[in-house]
Amino acid sequence: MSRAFIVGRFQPFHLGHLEVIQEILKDHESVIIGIGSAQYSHTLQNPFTAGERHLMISNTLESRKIFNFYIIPIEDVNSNPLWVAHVESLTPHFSSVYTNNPLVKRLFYEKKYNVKSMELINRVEWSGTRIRDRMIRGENWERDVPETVSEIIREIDGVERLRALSESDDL
Ligand SMILES: Nc1ncnc2c1ncn2[C@@H]1O[C@H](COP(=O)(O)OP(=O)(O)OP(=O)(O)O)[C@@H](O)[C@H]1O
Ligand SMILES: NC(=O)c1ccc[n+]([C@@H]2O[C@H](COP(=O)(O)O)[C@@H](O)[C@H]2O)c1
Repeated sequence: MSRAFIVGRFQPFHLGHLEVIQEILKDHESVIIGIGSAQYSHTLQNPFTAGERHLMISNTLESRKIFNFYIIPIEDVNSNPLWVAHVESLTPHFSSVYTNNPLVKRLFYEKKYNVKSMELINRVEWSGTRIRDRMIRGENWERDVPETVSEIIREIDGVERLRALSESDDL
């Protein structure tokens, strides 16, 4: 048993992310969840702040009685070869990396990490891009995120934020 690392933007944290984390915890004693692009918020691709995403993940996992996780916000850096060292400087030690992102895979592979891909689950529905689109169009998005996440999005008026952003010319 060991510690695993998963990174994503989690804009928002959805049921696919939750399933993947539950799967990872079958093989590892704990999981480090990196909130990528932590400095971004209030854009169409990254509407939620790192703090809001942190709350979505921690409330959801705790509501499912999962406590063996660490959440670390990770800002982007302007040099890809330096990014893995940047991640390492912020996180506890880990041995396996779970990602489907080709750049993330390559950067960790070159640093000799054990890199694993995740099977995409119900991807037609469980995709951040599609969920954000459905929010903007006024379609049903709540069924694709945990209840704890829809509560937070309602509390922060997240759908209204996205719609307002989608009306701006300069994003
Ligand atoms: N439905 C899913 N099943 C399994 N893994 C998923 C699923 N959705 C996302 N992932 C994986 O979780 C990690 C973090 O994903 P990310 O935060 O980019 O979510 P996303 O749904 O792909 O969002 P976006 O559409 O905004 O890029 C990535 O490696 C991604 O491939
Ligand atoms: N140079 C960098 O800062 C760098 C390199 C690779 C990945 N990342 C980040 O890792 C995250 C990967 O998450 P996704 O799989 O959700 O795209 C993103 O936030 C991305 O910006 C950053």
